[in-house]
Amino acid sequence: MESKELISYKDVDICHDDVTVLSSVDLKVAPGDFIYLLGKVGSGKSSFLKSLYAEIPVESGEARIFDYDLRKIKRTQIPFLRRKIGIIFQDFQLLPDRNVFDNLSFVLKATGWKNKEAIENQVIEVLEQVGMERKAKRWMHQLSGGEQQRIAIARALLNSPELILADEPTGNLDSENGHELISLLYEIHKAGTAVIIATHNLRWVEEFPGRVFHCVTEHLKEDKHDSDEPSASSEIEEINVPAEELPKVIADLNAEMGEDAGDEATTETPEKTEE
Ligand SMILES: Nc1ncnc2c1ncn2[C@@H]1O[C@H](COP(=O)(O)OP(=O)(O)OP(=O)(O)O)[C@@H](O)[C@H]1O
Repeated sequence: MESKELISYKDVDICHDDVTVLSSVDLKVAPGDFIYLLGKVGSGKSSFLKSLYAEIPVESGEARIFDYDLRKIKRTQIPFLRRKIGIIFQDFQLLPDRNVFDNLSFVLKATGWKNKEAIENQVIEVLEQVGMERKAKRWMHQLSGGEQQRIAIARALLNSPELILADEPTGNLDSENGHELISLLYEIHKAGTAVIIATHNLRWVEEFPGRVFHCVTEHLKEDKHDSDEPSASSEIEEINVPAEELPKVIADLNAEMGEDAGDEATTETPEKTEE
């Protein structure tokens, strides 16, 4: 790829058969980016992620990921593309008839690893990365939801991907485990791997800041707020005021803003002018 971007989409339509889910998608993702992909149920988050790993064909615009042109990619190239991407699903998708170690070694063997010692070392390394090295012999049903999701992250890390796609990864977790999971993904991003998280909410964006995209009305729009600042939309998502209390809340907010403005003003307010 000529540019430094991992992903470059220009004017891409994402469709299921004849139905357009997202239109005119423009986006560039750089190495190590940390991205939230927000949107309501059915707004196209999963479809966008699927287009990235060639589960959904791209038939318009320009769509590149790594060295691949998604409009021209051949079926035989798709497994090689997917090896460069770690994918994490909401429902973990671990194999229940194998223990943790075998779940991971199975993936390595399926992606061309042959040396037994190298496989063992790689499995241990990714388990250490997610703090699960002591659970290698456990079966899936002996792990909590949070632990299973950590194994799913370990699995995503096996082939040292440059990009991790996490589709609603906290959907089956309680708040504490969800927080730990986002924290882990944030650490992975800080170590240089780009991470895209599709989710319904922005609960973690203040603590783990990143670029924010919204899937709305068939478009993917970036929130242009400084990623280090909490965005207006994050505040909106967290405010949950019953309709009947809205007038009072708005009046209180106006009063607060009036006070702030008064603090900063010099001669604007009547009181100050009178002084
Ligand atoms: N295989 C498919 N064939 C046809 N339409 C599909 C298919 N998969 C999804 N869709 C439709 O595409 C639209 C976007 O779905 P998508 O799963 O991408 O949304 P989402 O934002 O990920 O939703 P959720 O938050 O529920 O996962 C929906 O209207 C959905 O019904």
